[in-house]
Amino acid sequence: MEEFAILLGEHFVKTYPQVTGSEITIIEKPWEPYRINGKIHHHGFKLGKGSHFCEIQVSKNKPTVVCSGLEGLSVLKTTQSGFEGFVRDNYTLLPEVRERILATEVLSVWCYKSKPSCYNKAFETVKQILLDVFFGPPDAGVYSPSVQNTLYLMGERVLQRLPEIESIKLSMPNLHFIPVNMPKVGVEFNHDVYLPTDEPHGTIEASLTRKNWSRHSKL
Ligand SMILES: O=c1[nH]c(=O)c2[nH]c(=O)[nH]c2[nH]1
Repeated sequence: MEEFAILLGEHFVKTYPQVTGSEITIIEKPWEPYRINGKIHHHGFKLGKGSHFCEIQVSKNKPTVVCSGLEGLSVLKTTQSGFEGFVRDNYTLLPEVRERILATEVLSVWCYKSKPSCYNKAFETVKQILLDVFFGPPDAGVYSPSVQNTLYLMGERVLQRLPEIESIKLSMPNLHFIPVNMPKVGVEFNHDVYLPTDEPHGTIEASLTRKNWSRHSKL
């Protein structure tokens, strides 16, 4: 997909003297073959979640910039999440918690400083890293003291593992599951009933770039 976007971008810049640069965005629709009892359906597909996209900038006199991304990846952990250690002042009402549900929809964009051996493989690796860091090991998981902390660690691990990536941005809304606690009508919260809400929520974001970065060097 990235290779095609670069080709398309170069086409406009090379073909038309009046064009100095072009920007191409492609978003993949993750259609997956449908399975019935483990058998792949002959012609049936369903739309999956977590789309791969790319944003390419081709210019007559500047190096090509290639960024890839992932959007719409919904994830949730039922435990091993809290929110603590944040700044408190006279206006802070929120109590710290060490036990809650953590749910979000990951949006991430990363930019390359050199060409990976395969853009699709790099995408799959980044996706896997983001999920692995978010969830932790299957049995024990990993404790998250905040979305901020987890999101930073997710981005950091991508930069550690993929030297061809120069920078990564992550945006993760904090989609609350509010404990239902109504003692006056005899319903006491016992880590059992939650109210899922989409609003209001904070959107937690981070942008991580390698030291001595070179504004997406030549590809
Ligand atoms: O992980 C969190 N980060 C926040 O910034 C925040 N704000 C909030 O109300 N709950 C949380 N949780």
